[in-house]
Amino acid sequence: MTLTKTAFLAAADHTLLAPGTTRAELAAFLRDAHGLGVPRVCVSPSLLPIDPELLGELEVVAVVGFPSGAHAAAVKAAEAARAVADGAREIDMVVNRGLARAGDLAGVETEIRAVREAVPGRVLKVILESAALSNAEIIGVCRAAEAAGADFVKTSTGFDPAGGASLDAVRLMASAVDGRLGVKASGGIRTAEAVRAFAAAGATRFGVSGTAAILAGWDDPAAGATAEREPAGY
Ligand SMILES: O=C[C@H](O)COP(=O)(O)O
Repeated sequence: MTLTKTAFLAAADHTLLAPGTTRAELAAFLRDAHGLGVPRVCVSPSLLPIDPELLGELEVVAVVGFPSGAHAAAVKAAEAARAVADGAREIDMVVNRGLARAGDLAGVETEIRAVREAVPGRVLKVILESAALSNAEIIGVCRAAEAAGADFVKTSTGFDPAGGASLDAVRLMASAVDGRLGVKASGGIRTAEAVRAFAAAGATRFGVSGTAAILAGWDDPAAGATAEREPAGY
């Protein structure tokens, strides 16, 4: 079934994660979010709490261990707990991919569980940075995320030189979790056509900073055409 514009909006995490973001830029981003009609915004935890007047009905997704994922598990857990205390409804944590690459899936599961236990009842997504992992590593992290009680697996931070989301990675992740967890595609998704392709590949949530262009191009591909952007790097 083709994804409708309404279904895309409901599944969109409208994202602002540039490291140098100011509170004034956050306020402008939130005004845009209200205009676009998205239900959620994904931001850095240091920008929380957000003025309720600016936030309105928007729900907050906060990233944790972002973007490298190389933080100690206890630090990620504390960061997640603090973000929730500051108003986050959902947590997108970056997994420690050194553990994944070493084949230490018990270690991966342990760190995800530490964050899971720090934010009971909140939606928890695990960012794999799939472009930097092998297929076997992607499947292993998906299994660890499920065993640790996560709600979603997510492809990418959007800031890694290895690249963002790919259709192959989403297909693999969707197959690994087989509907038991959601799959969030993020990083480099710039057009309505790309969103529809990722949905067909199995994505159930979309992390996008180019939401306005995607919506503009939903019915008119020429209006939403934008230049490809390279990952920002860090
Ligand atoms: O988590 C979401 C990503 O950072 C969004 O990436 P993007 O800016 O390439 O859309």
